[in-house]
Amino acid sequence: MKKKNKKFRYSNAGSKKEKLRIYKFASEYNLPTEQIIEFLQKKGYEVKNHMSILSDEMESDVREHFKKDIEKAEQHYKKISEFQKKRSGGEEPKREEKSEAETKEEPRIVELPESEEKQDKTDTEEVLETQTEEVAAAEEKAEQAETVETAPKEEIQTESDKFKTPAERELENRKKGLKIVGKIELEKDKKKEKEEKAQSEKQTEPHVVLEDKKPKTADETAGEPAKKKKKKKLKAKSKGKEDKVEEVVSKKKRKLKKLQVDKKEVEEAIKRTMMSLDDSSVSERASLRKKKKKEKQEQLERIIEQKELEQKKLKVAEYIAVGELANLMGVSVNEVIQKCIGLGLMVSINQRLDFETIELIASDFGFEVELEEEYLSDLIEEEDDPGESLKPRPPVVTIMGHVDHGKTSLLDFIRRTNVVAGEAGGITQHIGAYKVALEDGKEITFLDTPGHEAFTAMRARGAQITDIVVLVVAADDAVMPQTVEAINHALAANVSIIVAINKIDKPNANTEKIKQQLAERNVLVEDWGGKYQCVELSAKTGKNVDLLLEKILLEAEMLDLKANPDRPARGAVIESQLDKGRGITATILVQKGTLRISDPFVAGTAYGRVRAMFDERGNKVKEAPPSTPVLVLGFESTPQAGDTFAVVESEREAREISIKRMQIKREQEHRQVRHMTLEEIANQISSGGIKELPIIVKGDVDGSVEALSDALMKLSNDEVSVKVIHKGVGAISEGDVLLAAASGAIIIGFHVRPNSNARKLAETEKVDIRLYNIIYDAINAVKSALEGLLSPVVSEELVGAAEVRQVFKVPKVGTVAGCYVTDGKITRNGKVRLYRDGIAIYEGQLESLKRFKDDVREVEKGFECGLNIANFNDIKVGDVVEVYKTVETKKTLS
Ligand SMILES: Nc1nc2c(ncn2[C@@H]2O[C@H](COP(=O)(O)OP(=O)(O)OP(=O)(O)O)[C@@H](O)[C@H]2O)c(=O)[nH]1
Repeated sequence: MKKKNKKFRYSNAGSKKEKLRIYKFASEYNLPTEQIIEFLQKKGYEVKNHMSILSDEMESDVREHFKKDIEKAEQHYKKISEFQKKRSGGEEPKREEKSEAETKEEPRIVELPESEEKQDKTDTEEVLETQTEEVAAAEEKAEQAETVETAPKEEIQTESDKFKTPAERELENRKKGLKIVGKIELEKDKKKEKEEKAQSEKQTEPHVVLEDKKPKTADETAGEPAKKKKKKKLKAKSKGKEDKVEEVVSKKKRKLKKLQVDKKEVEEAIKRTMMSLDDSSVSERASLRKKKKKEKQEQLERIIEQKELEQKKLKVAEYIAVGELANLMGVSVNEVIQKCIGLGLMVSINQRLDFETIELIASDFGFEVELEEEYLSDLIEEEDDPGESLKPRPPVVTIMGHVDHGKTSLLDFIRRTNVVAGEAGGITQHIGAYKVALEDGKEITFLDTPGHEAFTAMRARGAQITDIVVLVVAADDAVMPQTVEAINHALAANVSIIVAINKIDKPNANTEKIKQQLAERNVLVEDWGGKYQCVELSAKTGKNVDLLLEKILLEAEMLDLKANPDRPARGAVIESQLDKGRGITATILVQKGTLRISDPFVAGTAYGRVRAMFDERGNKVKEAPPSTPVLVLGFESTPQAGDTFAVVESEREAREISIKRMQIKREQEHRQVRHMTLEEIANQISSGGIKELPIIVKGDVDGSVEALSDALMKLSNDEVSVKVIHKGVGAISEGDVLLAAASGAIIIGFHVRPNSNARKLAETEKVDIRLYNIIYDAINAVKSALEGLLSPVVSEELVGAAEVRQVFKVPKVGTVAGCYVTDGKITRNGKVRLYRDGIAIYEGQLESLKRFKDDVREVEKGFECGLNIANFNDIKVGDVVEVYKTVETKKTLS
């Protein structure tokens, strides 16, 4: 019951004064209860303790006695409520204050520019009105009209003595500046102070200026001695909006214009016209300035337009990757991928797109695409070989298919079983392509492109140099995503497809199911009445592998594959690597002509002279005719997989072409970097968008660079995305460092190191270069870097709490609270939050923490302490002080 009563009393404490208790009143105004009790007792009131009820009479006495303290407390309350407003309402209260301030100062600050604008308008209106009226009324010549035209302005000024008001003067002040207002004053003073006027302008001017400054505020104009009733009325209006003032002004003008007809007025008008010459020159200058401004603006607009146009034009190389395209357009990769899906293309970020697709997607984003023939035809002229020079060449075959469907097994089997006797010299080396010779002397070249997703880019390029794709599908499995991808690539590249249904030796093999699934993908095999040859084989047992080879040859015959072997060689880079002993080497598939020792060549941006050539078994080769893959030595720099390879006249020419191509490439890279600036990243982070970790990957072998890049990009999650902005084979160069510096990227070197210049540059540019010998380490390092980028989870941890039992006011220190630690411990350096009735009213730091009279670092639960909060004195008995700390926990990716 007692509890209930208490509740009742508390809840009504605010509304019923007779229920007000001393302690409540004391705490409200931060007054010591003892003093109140003492005072009341002295006054003769019957007061027992702090729980005693404070009657109205008592309250007024107390209020009277503690008047000063109460005022202080009230001021405190004000401050607190302001503070709370700020905290709860964010910036709003500030804005309100500002806007209040603005409205207060409106006439002075805000309306000035507006009035200037309006002045322009009124000026033109005036001119128009006066022109028409002048013509109608006086039928004077144009010149005369002009003179009178300007007269009204002056009219307003002169007549403002009689009719016009401080409001108008105010308007005029704003219109014409001090001088002109001065003229008004002169006119005004004419009647009263003719002598003064006659004396000198010098004397009047200061006077004018002084008066002139005053009328700027409406309040002050109001404070001027009252003149006529009209003026008063207008004064009142002047306090209102300027529009109203202008209305009045224009009405007045009309009246005035009628008065102009008077001859006397005309004379005056002439005078005024003379006086206003200044004014007109001012307006001339103003109009000149306006013109210039306009011109400048127009120029700017033109430049912006041009830039926009330029920006809307994309120069791309064919087979630009999805990520690169998104980069160039400055849109998110997801958007591009979505567009691709819309076109029926399932693509990954790394996947290269053909030009048609690029064009389609870019146009969707409003970009025009120009094919920048990747350092090509303009540099090396492509000759059409005459028909009679063409001779049959072996087909180039790529085996594609889903992971584990048996690509490697099939290739291995073919290689093992089709080695022409005598040729089996050295150990088979991986050079990314090899040629097999069949018993009847016919040859087939196989591209050994890895089937993993990471090598999609290579595969897309591979399809370019491939004549036939052997699509491997495991009979015990099904048509899988990579099978579909392979089909799409082959179809897009217009390459023949031969289906190899593998693993038929397996008991659960179901070739019919595979055929049906292929048919669903528009690959209808021969048995099903389609055009695609199909072989059911086993790479394990070798069953029907020979049949596959036969079908490949048959397909090749149908394709009538021919090339001219008697011309300078052209081909493609299949793979490139940095060999410790031999330097830079690359596997080249010769497509036309014959490649010979000491041929000077260009491959992408790289160039060189053929020093030596080897086949896949490490045998030295002197000549490489069409469709032959060879390992070439003699590169000056590393080419990239997929680069075109061409023999040129001389090494000098090769070098020149290479330099030109490098320039183009640099430009391309520069364009790539455009959207990768640190600001861009910072913006994205601040806008809560995706955080990006741009990375440059350099490695010793093309394959590992691709694999590492892919693995790194896979680390991307919703919050952070890894973007491989550049990757390549070879040492980390200055160019790489510059690119990294420009894009805020880190460089990951796999089995490679930066050259000394790059190292120095990295130091000055503060570029992070990380070198690894194990892919796993590199991935782990990036993973942890990502975790660093992940915004940490900030949480609060309660350190302790204390109850305020007593409050002391200490001069120079402020309010010191005598507390009892109820929970944990109160620490001197912790952050503090003050709760009143469970509501946090202040957050800050402790200024001091004492046990008795000693400063202490912490006070444990169950002990008393004295504390005061920095910059906060409104502590009251019953408040709870909580000490807390913020804990940042790193987010991990998984
Ligand atoms: N029974 C049976 N197993 C096979 C056959 N062909 C391949 N395999 C097995 O299937 C597994 C995968 O074969 P791989 O040749 O490595 O497949 P892949 O497509 O090259 O795989 P990735 O290189 O990972 O893309 C291996 O264990 C092979 O032994 C086959 O014809 N019959």
